[in-house]
Amino acid sequence: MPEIVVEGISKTLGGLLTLGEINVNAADKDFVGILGPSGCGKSTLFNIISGLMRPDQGCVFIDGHDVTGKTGRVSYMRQKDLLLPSLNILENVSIPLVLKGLPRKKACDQALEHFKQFGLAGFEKYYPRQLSGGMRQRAAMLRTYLFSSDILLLDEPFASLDAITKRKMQSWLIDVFNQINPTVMFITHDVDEALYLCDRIYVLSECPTVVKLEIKIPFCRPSHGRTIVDPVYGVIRDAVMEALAI
Ligand SMILES: Nc1ncnc2c1ncn2[C@@H]1O[C@H](COP(=O)(O)OP(=O)(O)OP(=O)(O)O)[C@@H](O)[C@H]1O
Repeated sequence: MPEIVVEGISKTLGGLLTLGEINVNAADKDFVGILGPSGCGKSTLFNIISGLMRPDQGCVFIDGHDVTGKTGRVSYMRQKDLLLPSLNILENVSIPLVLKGLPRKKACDQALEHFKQFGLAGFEKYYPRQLSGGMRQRAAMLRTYLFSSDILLLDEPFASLDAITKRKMQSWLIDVFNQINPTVMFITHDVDEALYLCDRIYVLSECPTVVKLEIKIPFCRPSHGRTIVDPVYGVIRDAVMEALAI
């Protein structure tokens, strides 16, 4: 059974049927991309999977347990990094561990163990405003990882970055995730980003939203060999673009 199963989810928001009937899943250590037009309900879907919002119909199962409307099982990184400006980076990323009940010193010590892996070594005492966009995203990613390390929902984590930083971050993400092996669901508007990072992609329709296309990416991670000159890449890219009606 897949680790995350989203079964028959529907949701009406502001009187509009936003999510029609959504069925998606992710296997253990899967990296699943979610693409869809703006406003189709991608963030709403993540709010439901994370338990922050209840669906009108349908269920969310994780490891076979019904977790519909229950928070705490998965980590969720929203579009903005949401780092607290008055705390330094070490204090910021330690927050999930403090919330889990660890004494502050122990939480910081535990968080520190991951600073090198997340490219933050030496920046422990910096405040968010003193970091580049890429570093802030890495800090936000580490904080997400420390909340729950095995299932991560990432909502457009690189959307605000310039093209060069974004490419570096994608490459970094592949390297780190090949070490920590989480199950990931990843929202993006960037077709090439999805093809570069993901094992499988769902393309969602306009509202009322359903899954329009599910496509398996036939390249193995690490995917440094996936290039736009690969003919298979081109075929898949065209299919995704067509489903998005771009
Ligand atoms: N709490 C709410 N009450 C009413 N309408 C809402 C609420 N939250 C979201 N919406 C609406 O529901 C729709 C889906 O929003 P959502 O943010 O999930 O879409 P999205 O696909 O993530 O969009 P984007 O790609 O632009 O980030 C939008 O039309 C939005 O305005």
